[in-house]
Amino acid sequence: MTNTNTNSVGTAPVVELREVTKRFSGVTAVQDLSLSLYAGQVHCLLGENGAGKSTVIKLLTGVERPTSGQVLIEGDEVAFNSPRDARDRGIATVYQEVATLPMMSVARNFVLGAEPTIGRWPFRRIDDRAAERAALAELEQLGIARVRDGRQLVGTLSGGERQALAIGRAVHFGARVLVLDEPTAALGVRESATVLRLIQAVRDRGAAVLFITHNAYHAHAAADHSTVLRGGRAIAQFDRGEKSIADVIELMAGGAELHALLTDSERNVVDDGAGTIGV
Ligand SMILES: Nc1ncnc2c1ncn2[C@@H]1O[C@H](COP(=O)(O)OP(=O)(O)OP(=O)(O)O)[C@@H](O)[C@H]1O
Repeated sequence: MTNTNTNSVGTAPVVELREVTKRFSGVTAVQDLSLSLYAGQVHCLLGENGAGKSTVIKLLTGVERPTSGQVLIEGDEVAFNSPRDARDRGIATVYQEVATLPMMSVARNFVLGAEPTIGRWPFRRIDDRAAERAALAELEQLGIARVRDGRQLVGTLSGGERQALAIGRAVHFGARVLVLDEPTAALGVRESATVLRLIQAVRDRGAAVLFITHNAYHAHAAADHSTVLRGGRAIAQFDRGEKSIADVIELMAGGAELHALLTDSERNVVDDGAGTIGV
């Protein structure tokens, strides 16, 4: 297994889980898991349903505390008491069901909870133009050029654009660690490619990204490092290029069965790794 305490250039992780176990009344959801997230890198957490992925998110975001083991931020052990504690330390989570409000504009969604204001009390009001400028600038920087009007309702955006908005908002408000819960799960091929490119753009701006997925193709396209979880344990940890898509499918529970169902030509594509989505 790859050493998780330093990366190839020797920098310390921004966030680290060290031999973490989490039990829920008789069920061990996560066992002896060590995982490190580095600035400017995408760490992909792969696993089938029930592998323990959501529990890892909860441990990193202060929803749950480990039964044993440590959570460290920049080398300091932390004990989050709430998601707010984690957010205050720069850990932001974008959940699969993206937390955007469809009947509200792109700009208002972007600044939700931190609205810029204009004027003095009692005439203070939300500065919609400032919100619009911030939202469009961030989306443009992240390569989402299709959204040009901050007044557009979020309900009219595609799934990928909504993910982009939520990710852009997190980065804009200072997230150093971005936890993305299955951001491509409900998207088609083109939309997934948009989100995968976005993940790389966020990484290139220096964020540490934890990309949770059960899609080996998406992991292959975006990950610098990967951890495969099965039954709450890390059964493999590896760097980009060390494993093929076929290896990863094999590692995940059910992989062998799924592989056996493919036609010969489909299997060849997977085995060659040629099925990667181009990003
Ligand atoms: N609060 C809880 N109480 C009891 N068992 C739990 C609790 N939370 C999770 N578990 C169990 O821990 C295991 C891991 O669950 P977890 O939700 O972390 O998996 P997952 O990889 O996120 O799965 P999915 O992709 O289906 O959401 C499962 O067996 C689950 O039933």
